[in-house]
Amino acid sequence: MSERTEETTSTGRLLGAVRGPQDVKRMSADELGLLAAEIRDFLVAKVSRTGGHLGPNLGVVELTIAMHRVFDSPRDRFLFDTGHQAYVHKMLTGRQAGFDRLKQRGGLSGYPSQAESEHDLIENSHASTALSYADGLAKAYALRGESRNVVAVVGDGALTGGMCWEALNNIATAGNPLVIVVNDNGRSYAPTIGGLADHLSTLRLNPGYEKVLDVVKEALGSTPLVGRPMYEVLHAVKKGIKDAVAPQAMFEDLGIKYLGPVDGHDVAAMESALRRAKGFGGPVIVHAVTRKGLGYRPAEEDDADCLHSPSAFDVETGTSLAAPSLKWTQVFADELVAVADERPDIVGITAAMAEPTGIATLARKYPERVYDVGIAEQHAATSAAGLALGGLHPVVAVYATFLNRAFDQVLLDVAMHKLPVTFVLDRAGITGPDGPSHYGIWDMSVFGVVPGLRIAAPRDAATLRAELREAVAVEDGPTVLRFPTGSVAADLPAIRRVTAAGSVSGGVDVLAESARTDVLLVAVGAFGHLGMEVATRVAEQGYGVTVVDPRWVRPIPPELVTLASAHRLVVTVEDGVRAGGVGDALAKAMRDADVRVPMRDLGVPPVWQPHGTRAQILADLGLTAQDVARDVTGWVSQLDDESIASVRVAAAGGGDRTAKGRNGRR
Ligand SMILES: Cc1ncc(C[n+]2csc(CCOP(=O)(O)OP(=O)(O)O)c2C)c(N)n1
Ligand SMILES: CC(=O)[C@@H](O)[C@H](O)COP(=O)(O)O
Ligand SMILES: [Mg+2]
Repeated sequence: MSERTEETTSTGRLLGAVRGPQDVKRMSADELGLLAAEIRDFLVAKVSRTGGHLGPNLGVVELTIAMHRVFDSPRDRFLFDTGHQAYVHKMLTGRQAGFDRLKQRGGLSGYPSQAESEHDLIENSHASTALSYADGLAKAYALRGESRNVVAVVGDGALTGGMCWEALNNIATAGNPLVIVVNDNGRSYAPTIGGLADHLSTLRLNPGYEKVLDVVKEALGSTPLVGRPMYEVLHAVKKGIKDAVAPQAMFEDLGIKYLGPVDGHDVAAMESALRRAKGFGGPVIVHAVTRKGLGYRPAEEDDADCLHSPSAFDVETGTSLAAPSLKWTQVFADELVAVADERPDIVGITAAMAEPTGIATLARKYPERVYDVGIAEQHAATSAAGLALGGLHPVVAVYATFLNRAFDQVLLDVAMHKLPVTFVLDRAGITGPDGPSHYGIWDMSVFGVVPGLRIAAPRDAATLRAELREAVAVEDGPTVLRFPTGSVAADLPAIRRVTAAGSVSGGVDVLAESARTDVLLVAVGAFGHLGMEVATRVAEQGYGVTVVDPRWVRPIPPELVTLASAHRLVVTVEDGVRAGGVGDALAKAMRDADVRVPMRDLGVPPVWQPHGTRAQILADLGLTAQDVARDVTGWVSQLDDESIASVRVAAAGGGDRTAKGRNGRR
């Protein structure tokens, strides 16, 4: 690739002239090679400033160019699985200017976005969905008699997700025209695991396959067809040889035509394969062999994940420009190893994200006690149940948003069997740049209803360590530990712990209190510091705030209800959806205990939030100390007004009034 200067200040001549796919169709073979180089320069220059999915997109440059030359988007529909590899597609469909604000609020999404372009369809960043979308879309076009091509791009990592195989089973049965481009770079973040990966690598790495195939084709071609039986026998020989040198029978036995392996960086070869697939008249897999990070040496040489999704980095070296800081993830990883040192029954499970979740730290010390199941969170949960039935205590570490798809497994395979499995949910709450399908805001509501399951939300490193140890000590059911993205909050020591007799939650931490007991502020997890600042601001208005951290937030600790009964107003603030969240659950617990204290719950409303920074989105939602303090002051002063009013009404012999007002703010 062209040596890069510190930054590519202007877009290349050919790329700069691309306003849409038509401009790409008109280019000559030589121009296409130059276009690919300009696209790579553009990707490195832009993503080095904003951060983003560099490695995956460097690996699909030629593949995407070929797609836009063979097919006619948006009439033909492109479906990108996970969607993190759609930057080149965006560059060729009129959105180059948006890359200066990639993944920033108001700027280009890091994933396909229907609001951005008619060329985009799937917005969900969760893997292994594209083939199911494709199955449905192809059926719709068939039923409506619409002659439109459906092209799904799915990575080898995404193919380790079970939904892909459910979809392939249906795609084969339906038999509709459908092109599946398997983008096989041999990696998720790390090298892709599993039997499928072995299959694909056999295909990918077997140079003899093509030569042997040519010999067989030659033989078949020169032998006059002597009727169907002979052809079938010869065809079986061809398949047999294929199976011998390249066991791709898996796809064709499913009833899906297989083309490949094709050099995914050879535009002409990809075009040829895509044209054959386009004309096949049924479901076809085009197996493209690519290299993640191709063309940018720091990505090519990054053993960890080929610069899968770096933050802003130095173009010359590829090193991150972010200031080093202690992350929540690292605190978890280090404590997990410490626990594993003491407990030989502790094992770790990752769903193809060992480094991002910290499980890799455990794997480096105890490789035999860590399992990478691929992008298969449902399997992870039930395999963990199996491990627990076998006498172990699995720690399943996933991003909070990705556990959503394993709700049934957690509910019935783990919790109903009362199995000791600990789920550690990183990136819980509002994450930011990856947008709404990455927000880990559902866990406290969704998993909060699971009988016997307990959820902890640590507020800092010390409580993360403590609550992880408490979680793995639970032997009669699943536990969940959830913490946000980014740098861990400064330690926030409790001034005392309130523990009810026989409490299973281990008690509630009081972080601040006052002589006045106007407000009980329940600050969930990492919102502990926000709670402290709110208390200071509200105290300036003359009101006393008791700030507590429940630690274990589901089921609701009974201590919270007792504390509520001693205050004039209860306010909860959580980095999760309000519906069914901690606030909702506490309100219910107070009702059940007949504690009639006015209550307000603050959290994320049932609206799809856009992408942006975590701080920006939280500010948009009014989840800042300033906003919360303003609301709390308003609500508690309203109580003063109402009590004054009720005294006057009583003096005048009138009836009582109920406090109106919003339950929460949005
Ligand atoms: C359900 C789910 N789990 C985990 C992730 C995190 N994730 C994002 S991209 C990725 C790797 C995808 O690998 P592959 O499909 O091969 O695409 P590539 O990055 O290699 O192009 C993972 C695990 C996700 N997006 N969805
Ligand atoms: C697409 C995907 O799911 C991940 O690659 C994600 O973008 C990474 O998020 P973090 O930057 O929080 O690790
Ligand atoms: Mg891959």
